[in-house]
Amino acid sequence: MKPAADAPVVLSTHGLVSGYERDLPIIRGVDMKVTKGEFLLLLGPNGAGKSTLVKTIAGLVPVHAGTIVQEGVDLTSMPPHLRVRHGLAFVPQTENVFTTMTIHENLLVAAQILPKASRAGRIADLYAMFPDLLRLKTLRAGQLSGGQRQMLAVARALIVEPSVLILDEPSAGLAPRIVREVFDNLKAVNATGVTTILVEQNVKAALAIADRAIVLVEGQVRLEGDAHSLGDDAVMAELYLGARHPSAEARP
Ligand SMILES: Nc1ncnc2c1ncn2[C@@H]1O[C@H](COP(=O)(O)OP(=O)(O)OP(=O)(O)O)[C@@H](O)[C@H]1O
Repeated sequence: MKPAADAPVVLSTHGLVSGYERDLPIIRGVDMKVTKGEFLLLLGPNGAGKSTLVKTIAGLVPVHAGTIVQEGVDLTSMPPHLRVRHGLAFVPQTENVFTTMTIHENLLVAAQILPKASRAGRIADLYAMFPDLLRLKTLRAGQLSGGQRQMLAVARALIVEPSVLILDEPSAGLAPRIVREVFDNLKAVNATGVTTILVEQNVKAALAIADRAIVLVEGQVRLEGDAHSLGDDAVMAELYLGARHPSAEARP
């Protein structure tokens, strides 16, 4: 959903410094703002700190300095499960579903965070949004294809009706056709008004569905701009040349 020019900021970081060890910051002073309904892409070379940044926002990596604010509430020292209740959903890159449980059981477990009376209704809403999950509801998650498994991970994250959905490379290891399916699903979720932050390596395909992109290099914002014009930027060419730069992907 392309946000209006005057859309309010829903999530922001201010001078964010974070890392796994106190004397080794990985994220080194990141200021970012995401507006309501926006589809923001987080790009950057391997090891730039994309996963660390989103894990920090989700509360999974210690903050050394700076703040994280969502809709006027300071999340910086809030435990991860309270961030989820506040409306911040995070889909990690791996271990995002219970493989030995069925689709339905996975959704039931995720729904435990809701009041008992609203669980069945919310799961029904999600089945309406993802009819394939309803069709396959008795299959174990470990039996699903990569794309179906990502769909389940997204559905689990959506159980709390988050205002912000963050995904760490949901396309990892998927064939291009399946990546398009996953991206179509994410675009549809974003179209319902869920602000979306996507970490991606599939630069060209991801720029096509996003509103704006931030390029992270060595834990700092190197570049940001409109997703549709960023693909032509010289810095992008320098960062991705010969690897996954959009123009390189387009070559036969
Ligand atoms: N659990 C961890 N403990 C210590 N250091 C880590 C941990 N996870 C990542 N790092 C380090 O943090 C830095 C940034 O890694 P991160 O995974 O955030 O980058 P990325 O941009 O997501 O990379 P990629 O695109 O390759 O997934 C790297 O130097 C990495 O070695």
